[in-house]
Amino acid sequence: MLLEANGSSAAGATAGGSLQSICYERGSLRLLDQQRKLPLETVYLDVKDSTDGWTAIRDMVVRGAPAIAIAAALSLAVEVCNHDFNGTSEDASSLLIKKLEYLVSSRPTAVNLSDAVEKLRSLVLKTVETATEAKTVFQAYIDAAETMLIDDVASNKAIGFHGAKHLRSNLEGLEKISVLTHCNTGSLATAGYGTALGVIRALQSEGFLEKAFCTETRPFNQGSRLTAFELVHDQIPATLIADSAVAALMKAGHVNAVIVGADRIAANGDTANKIGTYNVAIAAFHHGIQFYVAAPITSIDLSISSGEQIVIEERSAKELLHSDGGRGKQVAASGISVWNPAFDVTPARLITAIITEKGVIIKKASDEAFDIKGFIETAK
Ligand SMILES: CSC[C@H]1O[C@H](OP(=O)(O)O)[C@H](O)[C@@H]1O
Repeated sequence: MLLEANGSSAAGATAGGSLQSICYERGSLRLLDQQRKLPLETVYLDVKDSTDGWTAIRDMVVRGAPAIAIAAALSLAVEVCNHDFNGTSEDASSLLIKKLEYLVSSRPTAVNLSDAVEKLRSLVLKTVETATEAKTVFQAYIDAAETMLIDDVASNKAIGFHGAKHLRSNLEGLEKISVLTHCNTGSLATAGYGTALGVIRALQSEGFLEKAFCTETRPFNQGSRLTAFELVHDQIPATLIADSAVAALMKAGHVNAVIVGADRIAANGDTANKIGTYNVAIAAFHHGIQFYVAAPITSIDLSISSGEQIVIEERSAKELLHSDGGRGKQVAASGISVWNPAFDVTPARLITAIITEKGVIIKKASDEAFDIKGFIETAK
C-alpha cells in the first residue's frame, strides 16, 4: 500500500534545487504523487516494494516513459535491499525475474519499461552463472537499477544539447524561437531535466527561446498541472493553452516548432505519444511547422516495423467523467459512454526529425520513413 511519507518535501524542489519525481537512496524510494494538483499539493509517497511500484505506475503517481522504467527498477531494488532472504543465488534470480515480469504489466505502451526489464533480466541471468550467494545477485541488480537513474539525466542533457543545436541550425534567420509542447516530458517524467522539455531548457539556457507554449493535455492534465509547474519553477517564459487552441495558435503565427516526447517509436519512426499528439502533428503539417520528437534510444522499439503494432493503453472512463484527471467532481452525465485512449500514433511522415542522446535522426529528402536501425548502428 502506498503510504504518504511523513512530511512532504518543499514544493517539489529537491536535490540541487531541481524538480524531481523520484527521490531515491539505497533502501528508500519516494515518488512525487503526480495525481495531485502540483505545486499546491506536493506529496511524496513511500514505495516499499515492487507491488507499491506497480500500483504507483498504474495509478500514474509516477508517469513518463523514462520515469516509469526507473521507478519500476528501483521499487524492486528497495524490496530486495530491505527484505531478509534465505534462498540460493538461483532462488534470488528467479525471484527478481518473476517480479520484473510483474512490473512490466503495469502499463503497456511505453517501451522504456519493457526495455529496462529486459536489460535487468539479462544482467540477473548473467550474474547468477557465477554467483555463489543470493546477496551477490541482489547487489548486482541494485547497482544496475541505480545506474539507470544516474544515466537518464545525462541522456536527457545530451538530448537537450542535440535538440537545441539542430533547431538553431534548422530555424535559421530567427533570433529566438517559440516552441509548443504537449504533455509533460520534463523532470517530472524522467530522472531529471527531461526530453522534449530538456530541449526547451537547453534553448532557454542558450538564449534562443522566445517562449514555450504548453497544452493542458487533457484528460490527465500533465501540461497544466506538471509542465506549467516546471516552466514556472525554472522561470522559462511560457504560456498555457487549451488542447483545442493549438491550430489557432499556429494559424496566428506564434509557433516556430513543435517538440514532443515519445512512449514508443517504431522502426520506421511512427511514434506513440500522449493522446492529442497526432492532432498537434496534423495542425503543424497543415501550417508548415517543423515537428520534432525528442526521446532516448530506450524509447525505440526496433522489433515493430510500424506504429500499427503499438498497443495503446485505454484508461478509466472516470478520467473524463470527473474533473482533475478523474480525481475531482463528476462533470459528465452518468450513463454516457467514454473512449479514453492514453496515447495515439503520429506517422513518421508528419515528423521532421527524432532527437536522441546519440544525435538527430533525419529522413532522406524524399522519404516518408526514418532508417532508425541504420542510425543506431552508426551511432554505436
Ligand atoms: C519523457 S515522457 C514520455 C511520454 O510519457 C507521457 O505519458 P504519460 O504521462 O501517460 O506517462 C507522455 O506521453 C510523454 O510524452
